[in-house]
Formats: sequence, C-alpha cells, structure tokens
Amino acid sequence: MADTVLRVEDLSVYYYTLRGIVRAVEGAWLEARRGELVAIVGESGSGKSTLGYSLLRLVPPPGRIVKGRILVDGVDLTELQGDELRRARGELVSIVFQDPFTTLDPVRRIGDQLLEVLLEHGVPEEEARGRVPQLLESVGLPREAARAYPHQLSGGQRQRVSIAAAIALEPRVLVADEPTTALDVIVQKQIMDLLDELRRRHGMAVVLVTHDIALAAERASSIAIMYAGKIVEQGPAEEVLREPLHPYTRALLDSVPDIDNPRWPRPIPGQPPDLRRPPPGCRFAPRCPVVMEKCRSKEPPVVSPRPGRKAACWLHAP
Ligand SMILES: Nc1ncnc2c1ncn2[C@@H]1O[C@H](COP(=O)(O)OP(=O)(O)OP(=O)(O)O)[C@@H](O)[C@H]1O
Ligand code: NI
Repeated sequence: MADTVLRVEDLSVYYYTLRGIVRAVEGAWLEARRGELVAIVGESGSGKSTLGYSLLRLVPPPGRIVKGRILVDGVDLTELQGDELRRARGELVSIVFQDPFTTLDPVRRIGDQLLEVLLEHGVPEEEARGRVPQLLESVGLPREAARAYPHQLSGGQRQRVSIAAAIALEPRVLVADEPTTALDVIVQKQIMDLLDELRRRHGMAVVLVTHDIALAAERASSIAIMYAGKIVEQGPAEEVLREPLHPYTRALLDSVPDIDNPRWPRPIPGQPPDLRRPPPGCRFAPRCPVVMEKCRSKEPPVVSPRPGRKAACWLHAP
C-alpha cells in the first residue's frame, strides 16, 4: 500500500547467551501506515520489546539481528551504518521507553537535553534554540520547563519530555514501549491522548508495545499479536478483536476479564516455550486447542484469508 511507512520483513533477532541462543524474534513481519497506531500485543517474554528495539537497531548485547529487513519510508535500516544510522534514529524512527530516565540525563536541564537532540541532527543553533520552547509546548509543558531538571518533574511530565525528545526530528515512526505502564491511570490517559494528538498532527505512525489488550483495543487502529517470538496475526483492531484468525489471539482474548463477556476469564493452559528450545512447527501448537498433526512439524505460512488481515496458522492456509 502506498502510505505504508513501516514494513518489517522476515526479521529474526537472537540473544547469544552463555546458556544458549534465545530466539526472541523469529521471522517477524509487521506493517504500519502513515498516522496509524499499531499495537504489538503479547504476554511477557513474547519478544515485543526486542522487536521494538530492533526497529531502531537498538537491541542490547548479546542480542543481534540475524536476518530480515526493516523498511521505513523505503529505507532498509538493517543496511545502515555509522552516521547514516545515527541520523535515521530520530529522523526516521524514534523510541519512548517505559522509564523516562532511560532517555533523560538526571543531571542536565531539560532544555539543554532537547537542544542537544536538535544540534546532534544538524539543526543550526539559533533555530534549535527557538525550537525548544515550541517542542515543550507541543507536548503540553510550559516553556519554563526548559530550566528544570528531570527530578523536579512528575512522572507524567518526564514522559512528556521524553516524547518531546523522540519527536524533535519529526520521525515517520515512533516506537512506544509500555510508555504508560509506570504511570497512574489518569496520567496514563493523558499520555496516550498526547501520543494520539501528535500522531494525527505529524502523520507519524506509532508502534505501541503493550501487554495490555484493553489499551490496544481502545487506541489502536491495527493490532499485531505476538506469541513466543512470532507475529501470529495482524489486522484492523476491531476485526482482530471481534473475529480473531489465530487460536492464540482467541485464547488471549478469553484470558482477560471483559465486562461485555459474561464468561469468566479462562487462563491459557500450559506455559509459553523456552525460547532457547522453541517447539518445531507452530510455536503455539503444544497449547493450541485446535492443533492438527502438521502444526507440530511444519511452520505455518503467513496467509491473508481476508483483505487487510494476515495470520500464520494452518487453519487458514491452503
Ligand atoms: N538482554 C537479554 N539477554 C538475553 N535474553 C534476553 C535479553 N532481553 C530479552 N531476552 C529474552 O528474549 C525474550 C523476549 O524478551 P522481550 O523483553 O523482548 O519480551 P517482551 O514481550 O517485551 O516481555 P515483557 O512484556 O516482559 O516486557 C525473553 O525470553 C527474554 O528472556
Ligand atoms: Ni517488553
């Protein structure tokens, strides 16, 4: 599609630990269109953050991208090096973390930190100085916040500053890894509202990494479901939630309390696999209520049984 700004193709990311190779992301695929919010949803340890960091080539050691392509506006990030990569981080794709201190330096004033982001990307000094107050205002902070140190701000205000830093260069894609998990509910809503507003204003795609399917349901236009390192399904949010294609998506939906669903939440039986020794075939096969013989030996292909929807499941494969 013409307005696709992010396309992840066949991406695998492994951690080479002393105790074995953790196949944290395997053959992942993902798409985001201009201005849309894509939520990556999955249980803890399913590889959501690893996938999110990969989009900036920021996988921490001993992690490494072992294969695949990450196309942002047609530029393959996996091929960039040095200065090109540094420029792409910020100008093409940027990230907001759960803990704003990951981005903010506790001993430097907010304004200086934002200024530095602009200067590092070649914005002339005078222009950059003029942009700092605008940036603060665009994230709902007073321009006086420039003189503050991070510890003088509340958690929500600090998250606004890290969002300001992330959008300073107007990236095409903003990855937000559990950006509101550390905040109380009211502030959580304000930060999500801010992300929505910035996304609409700049036409930027937001990739929201979250374990919270209710948050995804409320905010996302598109949902990608991740299980044990694999994207198992992606499609328009309402369709995925109303009529999931993958048995894991259904199990995940049944496992969360839902006021519209009179049934008691049913936890998914069994445990996710050890990613050092994932099962052959479909990784969900050992827990799947509708497993078939071939699921245990052959990896399901990614198919598109309906326009706009994709799933990796033998139920829908020819
Ligand atoms: N630095 C690391 N070294 C080794 N293994 C790692 C490292 N970081 C993550 N992993 C492993 O990679 C897998 C995916 O982890 P990841 O943090 O990406 O999952 P997640 O879906 O973001 O989980 P959570 O919801 O708990 O944040 C897990 O098995 C995890 O133990
Ligand atoms: Ni995570």
